[in-house]
Amino acid sequence: MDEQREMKVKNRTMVRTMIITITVFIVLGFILMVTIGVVQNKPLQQKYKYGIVLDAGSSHTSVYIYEWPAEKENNTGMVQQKHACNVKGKGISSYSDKPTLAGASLKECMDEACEAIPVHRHSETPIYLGATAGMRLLKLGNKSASEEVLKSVGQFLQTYPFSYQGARIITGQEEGAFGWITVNYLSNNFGKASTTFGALDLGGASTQITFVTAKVESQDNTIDFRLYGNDYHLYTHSFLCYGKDQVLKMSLSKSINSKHGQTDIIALEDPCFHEGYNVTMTFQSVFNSPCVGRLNLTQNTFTHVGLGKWSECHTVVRKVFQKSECKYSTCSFNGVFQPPVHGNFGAFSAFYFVMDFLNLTAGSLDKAQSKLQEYCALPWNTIKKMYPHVKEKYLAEYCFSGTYILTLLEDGYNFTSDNWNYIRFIKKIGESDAGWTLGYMLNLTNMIPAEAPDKPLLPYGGYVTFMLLLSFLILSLCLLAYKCFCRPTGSGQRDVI
Ligand SMILES: Nc1nc2c(ncn2[C@@H]2O[C@H](COP(=O)(O)OP(=O)(O)OP(=O)(O)O)[C@@H](O)[C@H]2O)c(=O)[nH]1
Ligand SMILES: [Ca+2]
Repeated sequence: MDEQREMKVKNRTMVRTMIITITVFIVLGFILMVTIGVVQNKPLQQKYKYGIVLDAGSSHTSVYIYEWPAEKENNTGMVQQKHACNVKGKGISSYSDKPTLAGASLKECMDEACEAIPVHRHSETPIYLGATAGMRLLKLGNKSASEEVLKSVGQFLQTYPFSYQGARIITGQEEGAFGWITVNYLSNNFGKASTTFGALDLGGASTQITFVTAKVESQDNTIDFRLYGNDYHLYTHSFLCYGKDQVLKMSLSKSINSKHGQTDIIALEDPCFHEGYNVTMTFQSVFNSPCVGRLNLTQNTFTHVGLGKWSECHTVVRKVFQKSECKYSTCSFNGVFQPPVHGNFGAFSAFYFVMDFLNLTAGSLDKAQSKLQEYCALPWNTIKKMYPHVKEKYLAEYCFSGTYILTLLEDGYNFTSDNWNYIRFIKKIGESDAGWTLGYMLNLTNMIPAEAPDKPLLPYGGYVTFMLLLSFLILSLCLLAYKCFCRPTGSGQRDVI
């Protein structure tokens, strides 16, 4: 009898201990769940912020609008392009004779920006204008005209309700470095151990090459960044006059100069234009740039006649690169230091427009050359019939531009058949255009912190899994507790504790 009673007391004590333990676990589990829930779900209102950057290029101006969730502005990859608008007409540097009209040329795109950004955000939205090689050249040729043009666009932008942050000519180094930041920011390469992409930008009046390197022998080509906790040591160079429009002028002027004095220049035969191409041009349109020397001729015009001979074109284009002098261990061209290229590169702007049109974005360097050779040999009439909707100016120049791009990459930057496939021709990454503007804005708004910002306690996937497991555990414990509380006795009655 005593033994039975002792057993019963022992049993009860055991059940009590179990219940207390289970209760403690339930309470602890509940506290943990609430704590993680609170930490993870800090205020999550999706408020967006905006920024505007005007890319005043040599050939045209584009207005880019960026947006990002307000509370995540320091996280990498958060800023996206919301809208882009191409200003009609030429670049702002073409307003050198009538600078006061430069500002008003931006009206249509600026009105679009007002529509695209919610009115209550207008006053806090920063707006920047950066001018590139066209304005650098105008400044070299006519400083006061370049100042007048900048004044005109600056005054015009200030008539809008945004937060005006200035209109200026950015340096070639900035253009290269911010293009590199854009490409790597959008590719989510920052803040990780992963390697970065180099950036290749080909404009109308300049071209930039930027990549991470260990050793830079010339201070002009060095930029250091500390971004999201990593140090980046960059090589960058911008070649003024080596955008595709200025190189065409240089190449034409070289041919004209080599003919000048021998005969009157009536027709200029050009291997880089299609056979049957025949257009009257003014000398002024070739010699109107600081990239080309002066020429004294009595005639005003000449006929530009296409021959469609790729090998000869290649020879002519190669002449714009001076490869003989180099005072460093290695050079690209014109005596400019460049370490050997390595790693992947993103090539954008005209690199993309041209290579995409010519269908040369994939495949080997040899294949690209042979395909281009075939394309250049097609008569102009055939080309026009094949592409009736393509702007005639672009269409006429693809043979020249393609040849220039292959030559620039191979002879200029020293890419070879072996690393050709490391170049990716890109227009956009996600929804955002590749170019310097995004990097420029991220830098000026301090949205690329030197150190990695704090992350949530758990990544989202881990958080959800953890919460599910915890809920499952608590539920199981509850069931167990219920079973213990309501354990049926041998007589079919429930055991009362
Ligand atoms: N084929 C083709 N060419 C284009 C297109 N858009 C621009 N271009 C040409 O490609 C070249 C480079 O264009 P952009 O990258 O806009 O050059 P940019 O910014 O005006 O010039 P920079 O000030 O030197 O950077 C110019 O010669 C343009 O005329 C396009 O959609 N198709
Ligand atoms: Ca550009």
